[in-house]
Formats: sequence, C-alpha cells, structure tokens
Amino acid sequence: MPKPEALKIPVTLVTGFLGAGKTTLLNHILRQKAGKRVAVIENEVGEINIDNSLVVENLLSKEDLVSMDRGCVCCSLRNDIVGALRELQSRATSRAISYDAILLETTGLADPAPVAFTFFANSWISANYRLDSILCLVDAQHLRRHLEDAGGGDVNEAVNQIAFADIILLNKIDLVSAEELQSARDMVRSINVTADLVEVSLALNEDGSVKEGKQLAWDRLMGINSFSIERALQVDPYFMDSDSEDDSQGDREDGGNQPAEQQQQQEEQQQQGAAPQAAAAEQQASPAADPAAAAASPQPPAVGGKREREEEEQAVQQAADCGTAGQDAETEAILLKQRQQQQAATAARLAAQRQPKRRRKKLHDLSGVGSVGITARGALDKYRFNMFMRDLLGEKARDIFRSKGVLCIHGQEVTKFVFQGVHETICFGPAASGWQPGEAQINQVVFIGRNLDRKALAEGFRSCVWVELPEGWSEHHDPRSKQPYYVNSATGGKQWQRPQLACALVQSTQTSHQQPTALQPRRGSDGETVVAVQG
Ligand SMILES: Nc1nc2c(ncn2[C@@H]2O[C@H](COP(=O)(O)OP(=O)(O)OP(=O)(O)O)[C@@H](O)[C@H]2O)c(=O)[nH]1
Repeated sequence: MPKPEALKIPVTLVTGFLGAGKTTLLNHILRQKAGKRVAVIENEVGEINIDNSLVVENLLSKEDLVSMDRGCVCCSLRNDIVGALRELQSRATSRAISYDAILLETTGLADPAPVAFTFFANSWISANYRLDSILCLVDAQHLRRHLEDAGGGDVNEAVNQIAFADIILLNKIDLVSAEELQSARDMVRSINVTADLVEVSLALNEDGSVKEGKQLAWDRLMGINSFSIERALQVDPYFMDSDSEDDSQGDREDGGNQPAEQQQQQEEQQQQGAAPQAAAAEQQASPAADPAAAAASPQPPAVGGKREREEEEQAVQQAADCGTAGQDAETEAILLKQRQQQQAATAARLAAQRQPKRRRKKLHDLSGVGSVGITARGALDKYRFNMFMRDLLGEKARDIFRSKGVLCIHGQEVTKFVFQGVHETICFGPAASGWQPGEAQINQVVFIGRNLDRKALAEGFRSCVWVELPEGWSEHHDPRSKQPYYVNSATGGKQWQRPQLACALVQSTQTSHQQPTALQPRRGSDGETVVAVQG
C-alpha cells in the first residue's frame, strides 16, 4: 500500500563527474542537518572506499551510512538500491528512529537516468520513497575536459549528469577566472536550460561555511520536490523503459526473493503491455490511495489521450493561478499534492501507452576506464610519495581522472592524512578527524582513469613506504628544496640518492582486496635491508 506522498522519505540523488565535489557537498549538508536525521547511501567506483570515512564523521551515527561497493550503481547495482534502502529501514526500525531525508551519492561515472528510474519502476521503493531532486555537481575548473572526453566510451556521462539535473551546483569557482566561469556557465546552459544553477565554492572555511559563493541553506537543496518525470522524459524519451533484466527482481514487497515462476508471470505481463510501473504509478496517482488528496481533488487524475492531457494542463494552470493569488499554506499543500498526482498520472499514462520496450542496453562503455586500489602497510616517506605523484601526474594527468587516499606518513604517524586529486590538482592534508580507535594505520589509495597500469602503480606507490636506512646512514633535508640527502657518519660522505639498501620488494596484488598483511624489514643475503611484503 503506497504511503501518501507527504509521508514518503525524500531521496536526493547526488550526481556529478569524478571529483566534482559530491562528498564535499554531502558533508556540507550533513553539517547543517537543520535538526533532521539524514541517511547516506554511498556508491564509489574505486576498488577501495575512501569516502565512507570522510562522510561518517558528520553523521549522527555510523549506522546511517550504507555503502554499495560492488560496482557502479547505474550499471549493475540498481537492485542494490532496494537492498540499501531496506538495510537503512531495518537499522532505523531497530533503533526506533526514522529518516527525514536520504542522500544517494552515485559514482562520478554514473548515468543518473537508470538510477532515477528505479524510484518509479520498483513498487516497494515508490510506495515508501520519493525522488526529491537530482542534484548535479559540476567542476568549473575541469568541465571542458570532462565534456570533451569523459570516460572515453560511447556516452559521455558528464553530459547526462548535467542534462538530468534539477539543480546544478557549478562548483570550485574559486579555481577559475571570470572568463572561465562564464564559459563553464555557458557550457552548462547549453546542456540544461531549466535547472536551478547555483555557483559555489564548496571547499569549506574553518567555520564550516561555504567559501565565496552563496551560503547553501538546507532548504535550497533538500525537500524541494523538484524532480519531474516530464522533464526526465524530455531529456530521454526512454526514461521509463527498463534496460535491465534485473529490474523486476527488486520490484517486490519481499525485496527480491520471488520464485522464478512468479517472475516469469510478471515478465509475461510486461510483454502484454501491463507494465508494472504503470500500475504502480497509477496507484500512486489515484486519490483513493490518499484520502486527504481525494478530498482535495474531486476529479480522478486524467490518464489517457489528448483531451485528458489538456484537462491536466488546465488543472495545473488553475493550480498555478490560485498560487499567484496568494493562498494559505493548506491550499499550497493541496496544489503541491495535485502536481505530484498529475506527475504520477503522466508517468502512468506514458508508461501504459508505450509498448514496454527495453531502455537501450547500457551504452555506458567504460572500456579502458577503471580503478586501481592499492594498500600499503608501513608509514610512507612523504618526499618519495610527493615525487611519485608529481611524476605520475606529470605524465598521465589527462588519463588519471581521479586519485584519492588515506595515508600514514613517517614521523607523523598519529595524524591521518587524506589526499585528493582531480587530474593534476592535488590537495593533501590532515583528515578532519584522526585515526579512529582500532582503525588500521595503513595507506590506501585509489586511482580512477583510463588505461591504468595496475602493476606500475602498485609498485610505484609501495616504493614510497619508508624503510630504515642501513647502519651508519642518516637522513637530512635541504632547507630550501626540502629534498632529503643522506650522510654516512663513518665516512662523512653525503649523497642525494637514498642508500640503495632500502628497496621495497613489491608484489603487485591482483585486486585491492588482496592486501599485504605485513611489511617487515629484514636483512638481505648481501647485508642489504629489504622489505618483504607478505601477502
Ligand atoms: N578549491 C576547491 N576545491 C574543492 C571545492 N569543492 C571540492 N573541492 C575539492 O575537490 C576534491 C574532490 O572533492 P570530492 O567532494 O571528494 O569530489 P567527489 O565528486 O565526491 O569525488 P568522487 O566521489 O571521487 O567522484 C577534494 O579535494 C575537495 O576538497 C571547491 O569549491 N574549491
């Protein structure tokens, strides 16, 4: 039984290309909270989830975060959205709390359309949740590059993300000139003319306020009810068509444990034109499902041909006219409800009218684009790490869309460091909160990009692990360049090159999950210190 719209939990879909500022925005929203209980669903493309720990510190409880780490939500994980929402629901029930809002952060490579579609196609989700808005972060500094060659596949997801957005946050305006900002603005508007466009710089000041751009108040972003199926259909006429054999699996009260027979029946029904989403949307549209709305709206919503559409448009116009005449809150609530019903009716009509044709099979061809996650135990030599990143990005900044990690630096082991890279722009500094009790002080990095060489990256990164110098040698730093040099106390000799003895014997792992368990210095047969990675 669907809940009345007002009782459904609003879900904000946060999209935006890799590194555009989605997690930063989440933290900005979570810091404000405005007395609300917010849950977060994270989906990261990287093999190691770095963002979780960066978000969790702003949540009321760790339990309010669910991760979907098995892949990109738009390609393979749509049923996982059902699973994630169910997980949050069961955690909330066991703690006797309820959520005022849910933020769903997609990966930077996700197409928002199939994710949004799930909120209408799945009857359990549409009965309990409503898609409040699609909020897209755009990186003003890298937008042109992202639009030109994001992903390298047939579809540029950066374009899709902007096209489907209800609100666009043109972010990082602190990093661009006035001309570059104007050009970014024009590029965004050439893709989406209707979205609310807000220019911001979300990198926060010490006090948590947003730098430069306007303060982004909670109610500018949350609970704004701005998602519109009509607009989504304008962007993609096949929005309401499924592109996945799996869609039906999550579309049940039992969350997906339906017997095969029943499933087959459902598929047959779909083939006969009785699309379940149409029925669900119709049910949602029916005032009978919501007594308050029924009282407010004596006429059932129109579902059908041109005449009904005209009636709908008239009703919308009337509602708008009433609104401009300055109505009280109750009337505004009724008008809002009518709008929602009309939207649902439109969705139902369009879904019922169209032969249930599968949405084009995913063109999200990310061939050559992937992620490499690397774990290294032992504190890192800061200088080597800097050099490694400098050389890597100097050579491959165009292909490495995103890099991020959590690091333990030699000599500063008590501090948890975070590094964030978007192409060649790198930020490095202490994390907002340090290592948690029981948290392993290990280095974890993720590189996301095109044609990544896993072995070379793993070897390069692990060679940055600090290892003891051989006896008699000490490390010093040039006061100007900060470059380390080495002094042999026995001979008094100095050299820039680190004494050869300390070389890491690195094994690259097949997957990031296959982490080395220990990194222990030992003596090599020739007396050299080597570091053996025990996998
Ligand atoms: N200068 C500047 N940096 C920003 C701004 N917003 C975000 N950043 C930085 O950009 C980097 C990426 O930000 P994230 O919020 O992690 O981006 P994201 O979209 O969540 O990244 P992925 O989840 O990996 O796609 C971080 O180093 C942020 O601190 C901004 O307005 N100005």
